[in-house]
Amino acid sequence: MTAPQNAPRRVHVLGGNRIPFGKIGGAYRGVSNRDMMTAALDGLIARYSLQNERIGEVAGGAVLKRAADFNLTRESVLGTALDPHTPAIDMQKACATGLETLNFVTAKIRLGQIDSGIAGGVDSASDAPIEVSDSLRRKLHTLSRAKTAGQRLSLVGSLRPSDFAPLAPRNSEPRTGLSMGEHQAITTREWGITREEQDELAAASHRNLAAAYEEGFFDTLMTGYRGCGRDEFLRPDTTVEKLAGLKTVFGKEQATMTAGNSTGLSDGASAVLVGTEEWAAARGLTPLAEVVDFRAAATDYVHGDEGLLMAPVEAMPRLLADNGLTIDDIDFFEIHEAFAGTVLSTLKAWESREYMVDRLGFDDVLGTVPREKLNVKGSSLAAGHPFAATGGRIVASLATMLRTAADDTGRTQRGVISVCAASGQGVVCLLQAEPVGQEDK
Ligand SMILES: CC(=O)SCCNC(=O)CCNC(=O)[C@H](O)C(C)(C)COP(=O)(O)OP(=O)(O)OC[C@H]1O[C@@H](n2cnc3c(N)ncnc32)[C@H](O)[C@@H]1OP(=O)(O)O
Repeated sequence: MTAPQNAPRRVHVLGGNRIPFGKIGGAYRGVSNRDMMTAALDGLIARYSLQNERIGEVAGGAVLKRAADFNLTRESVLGTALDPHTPAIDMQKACATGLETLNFVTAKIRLGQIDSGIAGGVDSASDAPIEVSDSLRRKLHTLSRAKTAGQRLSLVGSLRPSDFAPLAPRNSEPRTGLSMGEHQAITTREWGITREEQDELAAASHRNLAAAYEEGFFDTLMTGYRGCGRDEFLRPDTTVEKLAGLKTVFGKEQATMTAGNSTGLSDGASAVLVGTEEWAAARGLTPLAEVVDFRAAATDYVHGDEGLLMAPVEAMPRLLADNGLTIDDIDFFEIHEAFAGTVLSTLKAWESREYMVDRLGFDDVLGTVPREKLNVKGSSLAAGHPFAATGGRIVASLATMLRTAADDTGRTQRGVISVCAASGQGVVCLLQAEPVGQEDK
């Protein structure tokens, strides 16, 4: 069946590629965002023979970006074998950047503005920009506009040692002064999440990611880079017992969060290829999964007691209801593991009548996410979390899982992605795969 003219077009994930995620100060120490993004794109181009291809738009971005990288994505594209006429855009929505870039290119394809797109993101904790003091910046701006040698000399003479104190990067919320981890510690305590529950989730993440590597799951999703062939945070020998021995890092009262059940500061990049079925067919590509829909939400973590990282709690039921689905229709749940406590608080909130009905105003609870459907190939606790690159990692993995499961079972498979983000934001997404040959039945 062909879509009526001017009807929104269907958009499919056709493939993805990422470089293994690195630890801060690890394999990608000294490597720029641009080089990592170019590497992720290079791998995608090589795998899907996109050399000289004029892609409709490449949307990318980084949360931590140097001022000189104002056109980071376009600069990365120019470093690849794509047709240099390929346009690109930088976007930023904290940890949800990689999902919003997908939303952006999907919307353009759906409206008929373009036929193909690449969505992705990159971040480097190792190369995070370090700012200078306000006083030094003002003096340097004035210096750059000085017209005479006298003016220049007088400005240089006004410089004081205190002007040179650098401002160290810190991921604290401007409105509360608390870091993501400190915010999550409050939410974790409020939802009564135990240390054991968090450590069990973290151990499962490492177990699942290690098994995914073992079975070759990443063979079509990853290209090694700078001598790194596997996510540096992955520790296949992680056990609940080992995690129980780690000291707590966030929160003072009843602290339960550790380096083992929190994501580590990471470096990495990812890219996802999307397009219409016709564009894919013309290049001999088989769609992995359809990009069905997105929703975004935000919490009032400033004035109220809503958790900073709890926005997906509200976004997910809206996404499902608007698409005529319930939690029972979902085969795979990908919930970004900002912290183990984030996932566990989210799962508890979806089961809580008090939260879903009394507070958020839904008719009913969302329900229980079966653990065997949750983050089955591991997630950010084991893989690492280079902020803007995480969305692309999840989308490509989920689309691959959906394709395999649809073909294995002969049934439609659906998966949802939930990504929380700084400043109380959250984005969720629905992907769906039909068994090959049954898309239009
Ligand atoms: C929307 C969002 O996504 S919000 C999330 C945004 N992300 C963040 O805020 C990042 C949060 N994370 C951090 O700030 C840091 O990673 C921290 C504070 C949690 C930990 O930092 P560090 O202490 O430098 O971590 P480090 O890697 O050294 O680990 C500490 C110890 O735990 C151990 N450890 C960590 N993971 C494991 C594991 N899986 N198994 C066993 N031991 C482990 C390390 O070996 C290390 O042990 P050592 O001290 O004996 O060497």
